[in-house]
Amino acid sequence: MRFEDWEPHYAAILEYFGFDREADEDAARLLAELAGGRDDIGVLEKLVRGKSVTVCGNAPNLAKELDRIEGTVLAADAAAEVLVGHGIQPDAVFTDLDGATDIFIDLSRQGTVMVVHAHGDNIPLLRHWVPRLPGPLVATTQAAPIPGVHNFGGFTDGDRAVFAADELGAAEIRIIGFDLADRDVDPLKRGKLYWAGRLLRLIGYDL
Ligand SMILES: Nc1ncnc2c1ncn2[C@@H]1O[C@H](COP(=O)(O)OP(=O)(O)OP(=O)(O)O)[C@@H](O)[C@H]1O
Ligand SMILES: Nc1nc2c(c(=O)[nH]1)N=C(CO)CN2
Repeated sequence: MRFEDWEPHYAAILEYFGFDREADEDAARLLAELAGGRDDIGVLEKLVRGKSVTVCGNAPNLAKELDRIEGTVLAADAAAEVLVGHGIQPDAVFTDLDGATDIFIDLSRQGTVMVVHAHGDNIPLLRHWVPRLPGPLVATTQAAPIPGVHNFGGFTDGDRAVFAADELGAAEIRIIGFDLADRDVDPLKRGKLYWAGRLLRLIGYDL
C-alpha cells in the first residue's frame, strides 16, 4: 500500500490510541541506525512472491489450526514460539518485539527473516534485541518509510504480516490463529484486534 493511501488510516490509529507520530518517526530512524544498512527485503520477497503463504496469529486457537499450514510460514510475534513448540520453523517473524524471547535469536541464526517493527513505544526493545539478531532483517515502520525502513501498511504484528504478503505478491494467503473477537484480552489489546480486523477488511480479508 502506498504511504498516501495508508496515511489516513495511520492518522485515525494515532488519534484512537493517542500515539505520538513523532515518537514513531524517532523509532524508525533509530531502527535504521541499529540495522546499520542491513535490509533483507529481497529474501522476504523471494519467500512470498507467487507462493502460498500462511500467516499465523497468536490467538489461543493457533495450535489447533496448525494442520492448515501451507507454503511459506509467516509468524506474528509470539506465534513463533507456538510454532517452534510444534517443530515448525517460521520463514519470517513479524514482530514489534514485545513477545521476543531468546527463541528469536535462535530462529534468526537459523535463517528466519526477522521483520522488526519500530514504533514510539518499543524503543528500549529495539535497542536490546536488534543488535542480538544475527540473521536476515527487514525493518518496518507505521509512519512514513525512510531508506531501509519499509511500510507495507497494517498495524498489529498479525495484520502487518498479511499486508506484507499481499504487497509482496503472495499467490494465496491463508490466515490461522486469529480470533479478533477474543474477549479474554485487556482493553488495549481489544482495541488493537478491532483495528486489525478493520484494516484486514480493507484488503479483502473479513475474519
Ligand atoms: N486473539 C488474539 N490474541 C492475540 N493475538 C491475536 C489474536 N488474534 C489475532 N492475533 C494476532 O496475533 C498477533 C501476535 O500476537 P501476540 O500475542 O504476540 O501479540 P502482541 O505481541 O501483543 O501483538 P501486537 O504487539 O501486535 O499487539 C497479534 O499482533 C494479532 O495480529
Ligand atoms: N506507538 C505504538 N505503535 C504501535 C503499538 C504501540 O503499542 N504503540 N502497538 C502495535 C501493535 O501492537 C503497533 N504499533
